[in-house]
Amino acid sequence: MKIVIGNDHAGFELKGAIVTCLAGQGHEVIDCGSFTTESMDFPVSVKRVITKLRELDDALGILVCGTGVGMSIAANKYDGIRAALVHDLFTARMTREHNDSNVLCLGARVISEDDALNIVNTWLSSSYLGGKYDVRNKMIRDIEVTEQC
Ligand SMILES: O=P(O)(O)OC[C@H]1O[C@@H](O)[C@H](O)[C@@H]1O
Repeated sequence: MKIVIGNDHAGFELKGAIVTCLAGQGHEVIDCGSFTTESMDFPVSVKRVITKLRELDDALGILVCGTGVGMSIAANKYDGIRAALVHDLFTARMTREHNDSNVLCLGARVISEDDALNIVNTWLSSSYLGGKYDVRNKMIRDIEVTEQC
């Protein structure tokens, strides 16, 4: 699967571990993040990841900063992006099955590398269930369309 990943300075190390893990599993990982621990503004990485996601078919995104909060807020401003901030395995599965999330946000200063890798693997191996969740997701989509500013 194609995975577009991005990070800021706080997410640099964890991003590297995720890239290594996913590449080792045979995924095509496109790294649009920053490549140093030098302080940078995470919305820049978010924009690069979303731009690349829009060029690709069937790709998923992963964003890593200190808490994952800022990146999830920024990513959800983009049309068609359903970004989920996840720090546990249950939510990792639910947000794919129920919300059809297409971007995973992680906080490198919140969870361990092991936990993050387990979350990434759970998220990637879970699938959207559709059905009644389509109704709810369409309601969210309607907000995006009608509240556009
Ligand atoms: O290292 P500094 O710039 O203090 O904090 C940046 C981090 O704090 C939060 O806003 C974000 O998670 C970002 O990654």
